[in-house]
Amino acid sequence: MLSLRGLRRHYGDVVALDGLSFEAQEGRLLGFLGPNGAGKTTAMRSIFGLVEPDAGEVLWRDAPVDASVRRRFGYMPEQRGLYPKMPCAAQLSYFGQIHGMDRADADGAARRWLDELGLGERADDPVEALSHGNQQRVQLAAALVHDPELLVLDEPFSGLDPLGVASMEEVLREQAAEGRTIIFSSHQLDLVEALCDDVVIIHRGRAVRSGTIEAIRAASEQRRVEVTFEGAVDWTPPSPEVLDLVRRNGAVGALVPSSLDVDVLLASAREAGDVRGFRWEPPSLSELFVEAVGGAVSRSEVTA
Ligand SMILES: Nc1ncnc2c1ncn2[C@@H]1O[C@H](COP(=O)(O)OP(=O)(O)OP(=O)(O)O)[C@@H](O)[C@H]1O
Repeated sequence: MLSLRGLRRHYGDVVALDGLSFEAQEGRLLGFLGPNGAGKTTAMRSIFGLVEPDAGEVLWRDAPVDASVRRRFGYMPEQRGLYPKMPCAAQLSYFGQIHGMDRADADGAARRWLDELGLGERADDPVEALSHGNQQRVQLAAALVHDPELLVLDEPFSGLDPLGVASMEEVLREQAAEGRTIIFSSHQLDLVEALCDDVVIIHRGRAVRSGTIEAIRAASEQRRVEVTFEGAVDWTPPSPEVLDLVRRNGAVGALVPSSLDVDVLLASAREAGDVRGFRWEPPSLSELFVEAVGGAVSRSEVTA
């Protein structure tokens, strides 16, 4: 288990981390979410000693993380750190060796990962000759080549085409199934919802939600209600707060407080028209994200 405890870090007047704490478990995929500037990269760099926190600590299996422990970690940074002119295989072997592998093992692992990621034929090409998406695969291989116990990836899906996304998802699932601890940041919330076991949402340098996606959804103070009527009906949920109200083709959807009485809601819809469908469920991860970071959800009606 990786634990971040009370991490603080400022840059001049900017507070990047403001007492950030969370844990990542072995064999599980953790989605690390937050708006731009929330502190995700700063937190990830802290795990690797690339940022020195002002306060707080990072523990791996309950012990402080030092250089020798970090050699068992893999990192895919946001600013991709490959050498453009170096051939892919030689580069991966080099990364393996600086993490303590001997030359033969590192060469073998480099070739294996290139094959695995569909780049076997590009092994001797310089990285700069590859497309953006393929360079990203090499960067992933660089994080994996030494068989790390913990894998931290800063926006690994950004810029990938759908095939690249599928291949990245497959690798991350396999790595988690093999017992590794995986943390990755992303702004693609639907993808995170489909892939991750756990999420942490950070805002202004502190965790504002953390846990399994199901638990965070269930704990939300909002619910999404969707009512389908026979024909268009001018119904609005009877609630002091109605967010994100959308009327489309006889369906009315909105976010309302979780405290609303569902029977009262349904009775109100039945009074308004002929109800053909009724759904009441916790918000999606995207909606939770907006709830958690206090973004502006449209309060206006949209009618189509
Ligand atoms: N080296 C630095 N010097 C000054 N300010 C910095 C530095 N690194 C980060 N910051 C500031 O710290 C805050 C957190 O930045 P960070 O890059 O960690 O956020 P992030 O969540 O990764 O954002 P994004 O989603 O945009 O990548 C921001 O306000 C950023 O401007």
